Amino acid sequence: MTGMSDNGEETPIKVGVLGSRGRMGAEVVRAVEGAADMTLVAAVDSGDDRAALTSADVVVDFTHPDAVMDNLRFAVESGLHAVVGTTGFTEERVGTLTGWLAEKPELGVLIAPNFALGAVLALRFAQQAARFYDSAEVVELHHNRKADAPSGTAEHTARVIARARAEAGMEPGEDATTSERDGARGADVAGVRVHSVRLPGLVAHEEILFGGQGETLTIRHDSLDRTSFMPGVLLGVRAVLTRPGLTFGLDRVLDL
Ligand SMILES: NC(=O)c1ccc[n+]([C@@H]2O[C@H](COP(=O)([O-])OP(=O)(O)OC[C@H]3O[C@@H](n4cnc5c(N)ncnc54)[C@H](O)[C@@H]3O)[C@@H](O)[C@H]2O)c1
Ligand SMILES: O=C(O)C1=N[C@H](C(=O)O)CCC1
Repeated sequence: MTGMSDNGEETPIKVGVLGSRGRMGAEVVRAVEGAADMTLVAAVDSGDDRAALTSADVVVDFTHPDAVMDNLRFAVESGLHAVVGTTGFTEERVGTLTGWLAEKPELGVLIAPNFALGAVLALRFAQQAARFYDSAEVVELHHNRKADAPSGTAEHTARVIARARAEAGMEPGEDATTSERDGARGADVAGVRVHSVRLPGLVAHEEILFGGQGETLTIRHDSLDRTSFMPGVLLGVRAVLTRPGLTFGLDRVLDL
């Protein structure tokens, strides 16, 4: 863990990266190597030995929804803090992780569906807007190599909107559609329709659309480059050291 060395200098945070040869993992490796207060101690991808990570203070996971829980169990059992960008976190998974962390109360895990500042702000603005509009829908647009749909960000956004509406005593918005082709109205996430677009050329984009009497409001965020996620990831690495337990969402770290 970061602290003072014998000569009074700050020691860097030792970081290990899981998924290091992937699109995000490779970017995280570059970002950690460029951070003055961090040192990269391990870069691990499929088929590599995870034991290399045990010298780290913090592991960063950008792998696959099918791999992340096993990686997290390894991190917790090894006494490593974790910052997780991988998607696929159901309530059940969060419950399982919370159980593991109860055995290691000194450890921190930060899971963030989206590490881009603008995406976190868009989520907060959507949360604020939700109770003022009858209806809301989410459109997420991503590169065509993405494994999951809808995106973790869109799923989280829909749930946050649904919760804000429920707290305001509102029902899910209605429409008159009674006949539709399968999928034409998107996925129903907690009563909010979520639509997924996959195209080469895209990175990560989200539109949150609200409709009310005689008006609409559109909140849009665009990640044009994966470097957009890096300030949030580095912030998460620093923050997780002093945040024991599970933190869900970068908004908690930014104290929005
Ligand atoms: N939270 C965010 O801000 C954010 C941003 C971008 C992507 N993501 C998410 O991050 C994840 C990865 O995205 P990507 O575009 O980098 O995918 P990718 O396919 O380019 O990279 C994933 C890498 O993980 C490796 N991997 C798979 N299983 C592994 C295991 N068990 N151990 C070690 N490495 C393993 C793969 O070999 C691959 O190199 C996805 O879930 C994606 O949705 C989140
Ligand atoms: O490129 C991806 O894959 C992304 N995944 C996250 C999600 O599913 O929300 C964040 C944005 C990029």
